[in-house]
Amino acid sequence: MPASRSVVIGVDSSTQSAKAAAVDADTGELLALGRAPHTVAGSAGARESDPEEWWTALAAAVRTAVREAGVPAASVTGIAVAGQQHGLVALGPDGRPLRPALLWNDTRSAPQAAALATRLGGPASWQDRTGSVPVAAVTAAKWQWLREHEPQHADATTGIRLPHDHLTERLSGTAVTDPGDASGTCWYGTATGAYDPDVLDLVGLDPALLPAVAPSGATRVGTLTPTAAEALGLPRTVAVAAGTGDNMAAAVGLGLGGAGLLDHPVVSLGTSGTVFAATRARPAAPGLAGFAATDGTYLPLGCTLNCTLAVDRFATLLGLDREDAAPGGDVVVLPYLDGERTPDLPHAAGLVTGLRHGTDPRAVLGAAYEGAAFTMLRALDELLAACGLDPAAPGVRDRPLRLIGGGARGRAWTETVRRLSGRPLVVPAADELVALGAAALAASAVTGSDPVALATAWGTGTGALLPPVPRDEETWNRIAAVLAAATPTLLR
Ligand SMILES: Nc1ncnc2c1ncn2[C@@H]1O[C@H](COP(=O)(O)OP(=O)(O)O)[C@@H](O)[C@H]1O
Ligand SMILES: O=C(CO)[C@@H](O)[C@H](O)COP(=O)(O)O
Repeated sequence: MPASRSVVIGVDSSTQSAKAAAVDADTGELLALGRAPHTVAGSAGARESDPEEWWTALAAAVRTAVREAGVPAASVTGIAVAGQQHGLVALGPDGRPLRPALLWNDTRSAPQAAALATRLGGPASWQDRTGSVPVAAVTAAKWQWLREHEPQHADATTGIRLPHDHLTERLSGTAVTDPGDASGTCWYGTATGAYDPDVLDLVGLDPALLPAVAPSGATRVGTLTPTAAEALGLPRTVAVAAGTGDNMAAAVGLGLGGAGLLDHPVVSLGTSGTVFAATRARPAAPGLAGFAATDGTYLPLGCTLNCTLAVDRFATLLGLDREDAAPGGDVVVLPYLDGERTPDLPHAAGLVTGLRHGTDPRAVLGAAYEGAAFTMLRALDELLAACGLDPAAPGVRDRPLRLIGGGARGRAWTETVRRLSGRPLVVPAADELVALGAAALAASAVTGSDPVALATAWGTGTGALLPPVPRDEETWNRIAAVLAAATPTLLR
């Protein structure tokens, strides 16, 4: 190995774990991946994590990646964190979290979101200001929940961070966020590129509690603090980038945005199911999030609460392996075990219909995949329409759907998405697009080059093309009918 090799670390601190990719900054070669889990606690809509566990997992994952890459620590030049979006980290006067973080999938903040959405001129005005109408996921709703339910913590709060901001601050000592992750708060204006003073006023938030918003693009915010350098086993000279939200980083890893692949759809199958595309225009898409991307383009996104974990839960309940699925046939499953965000049904529970004595359990599992995939793909059609694209037009329908996230490794997931979308699929050969996108942000912070161009040159988003199969209209229509019938009574 050349002595001058420059290695960058991209961290994906997502809902269930931290993953750290050690990447050759020149070639994009993935040298090693470290992983360490952290826990999520809560029931009945509550979802919380201790940020200290995120930090411990991050440090363990980075140490593993560097060790397994077999490179000297001195060859590491940069690091960036991409984090699960929206979570509220409330800091006290000592700079430490006052309580566990309220996570994106904590639905207790649904009433606060609904109340916020009626203020400041209503949903259309929110969309115009922030890109999104408040739902339980957004940070503003979580802050309102804290103010109402734990005023002692809200009153004692001296700083508010998103998960990736918190970790970036622990690495560099700098309180900073980026436009992409900030756009998930609902107190950041995606059109103005600044915090919205009217929203901050509405939620009683002093802007001094918030981190500075770094400019779009890969920004170097500093170098590792002595404490962070020791925890990670890296030199203090390592550049720390501003980082971003996990979905924005995945877009970078796929080479979306800027000059590359605009309006190309992505489906991510992880703890959350997300659908998104990098777009040049700022689309108005009711029911979807109008996020900013890392580079000045936009990242409209639909997010479901029930994806891989919900389907895996059905497999466990049925005593099956996750790959033992058969087409659902007459069985329809709406797998809304955690409530649902898209559509906005935070109090929903799971629903199974069409059972007979002779129903094959594998069909019930297959129907769970179908229900989860339908929910995402319907959001994708809405998203494309909001971008002025007809989802069924040949030029749009033929654009390959990029399938990423842990579920993309599973055949049952791949085949279900293929059958219900009728689209060609690209499943990138690389597994960890979020960590790889973060690595591109880290490399850019070191060299000043454009991260999307860098990831494109690295080829991290490339993979085999699976040709389309005819769309399964019958299953699609059956699920749509059950969802429409159940929504007014069973799911609200
Ligand atoms: N081979 C596989 N086939 C299908 N699903 C898988 C496979 N490997 C992992 N998964 C699913 O992927 C999920 C993790 O995906 P990931 O994108 O890493 O999630 P997150 O980033 O939200 O933590 C797990 O919950 C698991 O259900
Ligand atoms: O809330 C959203 C997007 O708006 C989620 O996508 C979170 O960002 C969590 O991501 P994963 O842990 O599923 O990767």
